Formats: sequence, structure tokens, C-alpha cells
Amino acid sequence: MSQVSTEHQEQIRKVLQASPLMPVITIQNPDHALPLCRALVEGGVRVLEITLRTEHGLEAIQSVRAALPEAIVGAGTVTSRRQYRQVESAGAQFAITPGVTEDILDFAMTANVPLLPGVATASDLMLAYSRGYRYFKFFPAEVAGGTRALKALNGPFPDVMFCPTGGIAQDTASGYLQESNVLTVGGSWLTPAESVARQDWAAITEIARTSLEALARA
Ligand SMILES: O=C(O)C(=O)C[C@H](O)[C@H](O)COP(=O)(O)O
Repeated sequence: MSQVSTEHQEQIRKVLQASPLMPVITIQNPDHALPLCRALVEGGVRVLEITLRTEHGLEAIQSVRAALPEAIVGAGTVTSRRQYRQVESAGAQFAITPGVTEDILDFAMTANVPLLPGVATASDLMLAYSRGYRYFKFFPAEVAGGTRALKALNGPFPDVMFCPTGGIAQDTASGYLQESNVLTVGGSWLTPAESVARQDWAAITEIARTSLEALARA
């Protein structure tokens, strides 16, 4: 079986180590992409997951990459080869899938940018682990067992590290980060829809800053 390159795995490790928080960003209005991402970076959070949940995702990746060189931009909700190629062309520095298929795991090995595959079960993990993947998004984290599931998965897979995402909030993030197999935590709580709709970028910066401060105290 083909194996993912150590270079791709190194790149993903560096991304996950660059920030304890990874905001999950869904762009409803293309004009919001840049000020929103700038606000997060100003608050100290520079690894960003911009999802393809809306039609504005690709354009947002492109504009943020061009205007915010200090940010590390990943593309989320990638579920097909076609989308993988599109996010690479838009300039994404890594891709994230909510789950795994053999097809996407194999395709990602041949791609230019590395994949952070999403897993929810030991079976998902085995599919990717056998191909050399060691870094994963754990999704949907809260409903798939939260920190107890991560502790349990650490038994059979002690050399695997996670970015849990899904249902995590500011006050539960630190509990996840205390797990030995968690490098960073993802979520949409860093970009509340009401603040974005009001274009209250100062509030976004403040949430990023206070979330980081809370982790530093924990
Ligand atoms: O869109 C995707 O590709 C996903 O994998 C799902 C998101 O990462 C989570 O749904 C975010 O979870 P919340 O923080 O609970 O909003």
C-alpha cells in the first residue's frame, strides 16, 4: 500500500503545533473574509480553517492567502478530489476532510498540500493509519465521545495526534488540550455568526485573545 510522505506529515505537525486553536470559518458574505481573518490573527490565532460550506470558501482562501501572509490557511469540508484540486489552486496550505475515504486518502498522498483527515472511530483511524497518516481531526468530537474517546484511542494508537473539532466551546477547549494526544482544538465558537453579521471585528479579536489567555492559565 502506498504511504503518505514524511514531508506531508511533518508539514501537518507544524501546522497543528503553530496554534492551540484553529477557528472553523464559514464565509456567508465574501466581503467579510478578510476583516474576519485579520481580526483573528490580531487576536493571536493565525492557523485558520476556511470551509467550503458556502460558495465563498474558495475565493476567501485566495484573498486571505494574498493579503495575510502571516496566517496559515487550511481548507475545510473538502470531500472530493475535485475540491482538493480547487483548494490547492486557491492557495490553501493544507486540506481538512470531515471523514475518510480510501480515495481521498490515496489522492492526498499525490497532492501538493498535505491532508488532515477527519476520523470519528478506530476503524476510520485504521484506514488512514495503514497509509502512514498520524495526524487527524477528531470529528465530531463532543458527540463521538469527547476527551474520554481520545483517552481510549490513545491505547491502540499511542503515536497518533489529534485536532478535536465539533461541539467544543471556549470553556471546554482546555480540557481537550490537556489530553496527551491533542495538539490543537478547532471550532466555530471563535467566529460567532452574530458578531460576524454585525461586522464587529473587535469582538472577534477579543474572543481569540481571551480564548488564548484562558488556555495559558489552564
Ligand atoms: O465543516 C466541516 O468540514 C467540519 O468538519 C465540521 C466543523 O469543523 C465543525 O462542525 C465545527 O464544529 P463546531 O465548532 O461545533 O461548529
